[in-house]
Amino acid sequence: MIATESLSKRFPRVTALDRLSVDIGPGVTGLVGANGAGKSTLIKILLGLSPASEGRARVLGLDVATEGAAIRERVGYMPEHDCLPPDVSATEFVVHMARMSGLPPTAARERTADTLRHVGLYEERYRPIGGYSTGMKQRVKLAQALVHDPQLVFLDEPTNGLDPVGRDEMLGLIRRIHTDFGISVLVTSHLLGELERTCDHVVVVDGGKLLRSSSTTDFTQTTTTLAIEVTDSDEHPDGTRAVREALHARGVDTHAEGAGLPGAGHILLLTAAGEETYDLVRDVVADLGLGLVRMEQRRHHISEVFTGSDEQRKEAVGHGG
Ligand SMILES: Nc1ncnc2c1ncn2[C@@H]1O[C@H](COP(=O)(O)OP(=O)(O)OP(=O)(O)O)[C@@H](O)[C@H]1O
Repeated sequence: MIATESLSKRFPRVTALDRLSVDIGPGVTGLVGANGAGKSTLIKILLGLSPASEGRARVLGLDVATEGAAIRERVGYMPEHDCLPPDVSATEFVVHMARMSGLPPTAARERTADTLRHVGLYEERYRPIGGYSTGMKQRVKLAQALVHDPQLVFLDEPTNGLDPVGRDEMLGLIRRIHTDFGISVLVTSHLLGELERTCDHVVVVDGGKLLRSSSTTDFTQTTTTLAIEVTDSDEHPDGTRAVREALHARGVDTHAEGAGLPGAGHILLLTAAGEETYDLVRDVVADLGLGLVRMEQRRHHISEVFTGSDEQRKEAVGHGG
């Protein structure tokens, strides 16, 4: 769907994209990074709206440097900032956008009605946009990106300014754009957690550079943290504590955060150095005469890429590519 090769964009004072090479396939892809990471800049280059300083990019096989108009016919775009005229209704605006992308009048009206219904705007679609809530405006922006039935849409921070309920509804809509219509999606966010449920694939950028590109499952499962739960016994009424002390005696520290997990103090978390850690835990538990209820790798959340400790961050981000 999208392929960039050593793509750079330099402004006089800042390098917004720095030799970014990434391949993005069909489905729902999250483009995540802190504010200023280069997400909007990348989208504008991919739409052929802004030239790259260096490197190349193709969207749906088309060259962004020379085939921008053809790309924009096939790709929908929901910009980050408010760009809606306050005095016209959602219907008038979306019909206008449909006509601009070449649909005849009747088709434009029909597609507008269908698309506004799909994004959840009903009677209010006849009222001027100026009186809409942020959530309704985001829906109009989404509708105008979809009205010409594109193969791919770029959604720039679609959940910006929404409350948690509005955000969940928007994320549900985004998922359905792909499942109901087969349209692929590239969606940006600075909130990593919200992309976990929505995206098949996640691309992380930081300072214009690619940090990582991988499937969401790889992202959330890359971990070396083990969660362990054991039984108690007459000899060791607090089995968890006995295992913790035995592991400490052998130089293996458990993480304090285990105490806060569901299971109230019965779960030990530790960093696995490799196969030998599994063997050590099994032996320690057996030596104490306790039962091992579970020993499993703990899932990582994408948000740990940015909010975790340096160690977690290295572990979750891996080595890029
Ligand atoms: N037209 C421009 N002129 C100069 N600098 C720019 C221009 N557009 C973007 N930048 C700079 O390039 C960097 C990347 O900006 P960009 O808007 O792509 O980031 P972003 O990841 O989309 O963040 P945000 O979500 O805050 O928009 C920022 O440092 C920004 O200030």
